[in-house]
Amino acid sequence: MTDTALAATALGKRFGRRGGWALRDCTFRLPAGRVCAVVGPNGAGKSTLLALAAGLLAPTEGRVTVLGTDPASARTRIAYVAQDKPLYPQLSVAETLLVGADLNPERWDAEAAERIVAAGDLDPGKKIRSLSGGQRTRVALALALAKRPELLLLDEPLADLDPLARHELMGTLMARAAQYGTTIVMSSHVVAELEDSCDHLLLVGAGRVRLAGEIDDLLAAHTRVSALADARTAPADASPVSLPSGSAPGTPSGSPSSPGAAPDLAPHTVVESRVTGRQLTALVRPGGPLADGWRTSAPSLEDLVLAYLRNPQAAPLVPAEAEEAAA
Ligand SMILES: Nc1ncnc2c1ncn2[C@@H]1O[C@H](COP(=O)(O)OP(=O)(O)OP(=O)(O)O)[C@@H](O)[C@H]1O
Repeated sequence: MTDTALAATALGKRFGRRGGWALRDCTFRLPAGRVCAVVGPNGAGKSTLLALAAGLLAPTEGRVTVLGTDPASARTRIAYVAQDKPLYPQLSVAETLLVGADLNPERWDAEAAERIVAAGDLDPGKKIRSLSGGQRTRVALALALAKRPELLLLDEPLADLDPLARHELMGTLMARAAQYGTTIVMSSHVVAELEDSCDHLLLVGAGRVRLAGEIDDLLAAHTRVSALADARTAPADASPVSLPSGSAPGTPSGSPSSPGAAPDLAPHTVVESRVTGRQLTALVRPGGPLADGWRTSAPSLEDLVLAYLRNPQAAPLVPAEAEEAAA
């Protein structure tokens, strides 16, 4: 038993010798028993990362280990639900579950599989090819959960489910994770839904890990600040601006503030800043006490993720740094 469910060291994947890097220089560690959200824009490398962890792709460089070993050796202990939910179209729902039971004789939880399928009112005799996208997702999740995996890798598992099914299946996932100590790694674009269910975050952008760590630590490492902007910094419309110190987002701010200007943000790291009317707001990683004059508030997970997505040049915050910054 290892306390690390998934670890990557300088992990990189390039498709074809002349292709670009889908993932590059990714180093992070995910403790066992956590529910981890993988977020990032389209094409960021999320599916590639999950497929590498599932052992369906081989790294071009670096290393990925799951449950203390290489992905191929851990295959029976992992379940992976790919974005396109590959199932045999000619089989019925019931036959699909029987195949799952045959392939996983030691661990199969038939009762759980049947319960998940029944909760969607699926006719067990219906062929997979005649199911809707959301119904297929339900069958794929039933197969994955009934395998009682130690690590569950889910690539946008909830994307095609209706709101009630999303809620119900997310509840089932969380209940199983709590009951069996399952580690879940789940990519999603619906950040608001992750706040209550996930405790760890990996934000990937352009093939690199930009944020990694416990969500509480990452939130604690950031602060929203606001103050009245002076005329020098306040354009008429709401738009991203340079801060009073003139720092670029993602870099520690530098020059001193002028008399009457909003307080200086040096030496903090500015992730994003905006001026709306005369109000200047920013999301920063404080590098020490904030000057008097800033009103501060805690960001939500959605605030944090959106700020990094809007500012691809913002400085990354990765494992060791995340813990230090929150201390
Ligand atoms: N089989 C492949 N062959 C060539 N390039 C690929 C292949 N799979 C992915 N890529 C490229 O790798 C990059 C990362 O793709 P990936 O599917 O991992 O992104 P993603 O973050 O999952 O995106 P999305 O949110 O759209 O699902 C993209 O530039 C994509 O074009």
